[in-house]
Amino acid sequence: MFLRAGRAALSPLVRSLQPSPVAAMSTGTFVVSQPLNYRGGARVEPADASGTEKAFEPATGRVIATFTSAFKYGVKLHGALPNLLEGCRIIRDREDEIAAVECINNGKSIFEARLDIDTSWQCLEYYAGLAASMAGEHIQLPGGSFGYTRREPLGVCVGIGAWNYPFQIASWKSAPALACGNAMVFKPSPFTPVSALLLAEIYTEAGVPPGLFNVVQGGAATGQFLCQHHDVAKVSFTGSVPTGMKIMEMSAKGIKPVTLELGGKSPLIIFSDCDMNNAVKGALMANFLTQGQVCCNGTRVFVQKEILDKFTEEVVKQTQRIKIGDPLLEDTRMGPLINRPHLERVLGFVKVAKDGAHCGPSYSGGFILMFAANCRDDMTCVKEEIFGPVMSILSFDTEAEVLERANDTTFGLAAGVFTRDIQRAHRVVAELQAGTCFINNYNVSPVELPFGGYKKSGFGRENGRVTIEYYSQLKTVCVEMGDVESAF
Ligand SMILES: NC(=O)c1ccc[n+]([C@@H]2O[C@H](COP(=O)([O-])OP(=O)(O)OC[C@H]3O[C@@H](n4cnc5c(N)ncnc54)[C@H](O)[C@@H]3O)[C@@H](O)[C@H]2O)c1
Ligand SMILES: CCCCC=O
Repeated sequence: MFLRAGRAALSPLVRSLQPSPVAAMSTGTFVVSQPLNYRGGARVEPADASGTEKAFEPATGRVIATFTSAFKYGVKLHGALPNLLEGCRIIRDREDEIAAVECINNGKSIFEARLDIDTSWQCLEYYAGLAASMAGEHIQLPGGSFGYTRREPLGVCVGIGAWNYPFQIASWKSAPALACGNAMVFKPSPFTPVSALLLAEIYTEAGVPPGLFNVVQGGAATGQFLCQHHDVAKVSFTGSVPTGMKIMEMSAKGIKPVTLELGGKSPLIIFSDCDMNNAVKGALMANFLTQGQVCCNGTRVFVQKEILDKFTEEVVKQTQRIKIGDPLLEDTRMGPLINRPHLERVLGFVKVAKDGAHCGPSYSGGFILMFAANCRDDMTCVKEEIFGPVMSILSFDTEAEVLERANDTTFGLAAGVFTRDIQRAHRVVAELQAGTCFINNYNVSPVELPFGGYKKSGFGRENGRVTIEYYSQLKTVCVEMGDVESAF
């Protein structure tokens, strides 16, 4: 059912799931002993602590930090715009160190972690540039009167992050928030509490006034507290659809604007006239970054029937070459999933789809798996977000048919198309119900381009010029140059 050609055709992939004999764990010593909450420009052990939690290293299951959940935060609004460019410089200088922390706490390969740190400093650099060009409009009115608009900060913005891109999410939220003159309280996922503290310290070192960027640790209870707090003006959330619904409900009670960056089940459409080599590379990029734990992944890979066998064969071949193992080793390209419960959840999806024969854990107590399949639209693994390295391959005949099937989902985060026919490429993306569409590539994220979802994948955007609108409010000023014409 998963692979049209049957089990035999998958055997190269299955072989790729065996443990690599050269992979040796090199992560046995990293421990964080400093406090993981950050207020007023310093790490603090909060007096309002509600209990302790542990953070783990996914590759070994070792505890790397014990931290306290907190509720209070120490925000100070400040008139001056922070020096994001200096922050950008420090992140670049400390890239290797930050990437190593990200790799150890999240499990993504060191190679990929460095790319995340790049997209993080690029974000600070971009909004540092935009901050100076933020402007309103001048509108001429009859009789010499006029109006103008000003962009003003919202106040205290809360950022709540997921665990798959810990440093990048903290940067993508805080850089535009601070550039617009806001303060931010950031709550990382309790699975990955460590790297946001590095960002906080970097902001302080860069001269960002104490209290402008704070980190509060905790899980759902802390998140709820922040969303409901009367001092909070806006919530920017990255996470799952069910949590996003709760965030929206809580924020609605305080009429607080929200940005929701939620999950997806994105389609990637491969037409028979594609450049096969690029399409296969694109499919791997769309599915296996960060062990497949990526919101915008193109997990429903629709392949036109004429090239289905060739495409599947190539995907299997290239998947087989992916080096899995210790994420700190330079040549590793896939590390462990975030934790065992998540691995079991992912395996559960595979099991429901078939008996699990074509997949399996491969490394360090079973934290890794990969899977390629040929599927049907009605399978659970094709309908629901798995958030793991599971690529579902489906075949199609016509453009109209694939568009209907691609859009037949409540999600709308991303989509992709591979074709050499430029007219078709633009025609297809115009029809795709997704906030971010890729033509002849996948999962590239230049900071200049807005990123965000349609439908249940959320609303609001991160990155790009438009994000300024989500972290500021517009004041209209109406100026009378004549006398008041009273109605009374
Ligand atoms: N669209 C995007 O940009 C994007 C990026 C990364 C991840 N995601 C999505 O995130 C999900 C995986 O991340 P996750 O498992 O951390 O998601 P999650 O929804 O479980 O948790 C996200 C964050 O919300 C907090 N939280 C949980 N319950 C809460 C509540 N009731 N009130 C306030 N905060 C609460 C968590 O502690 C965490 O910090 C996937 O669905 C993925 O697609 C989306
Ligand atoms: C392109 C990076 C977005 C992260 C989603 O999980």
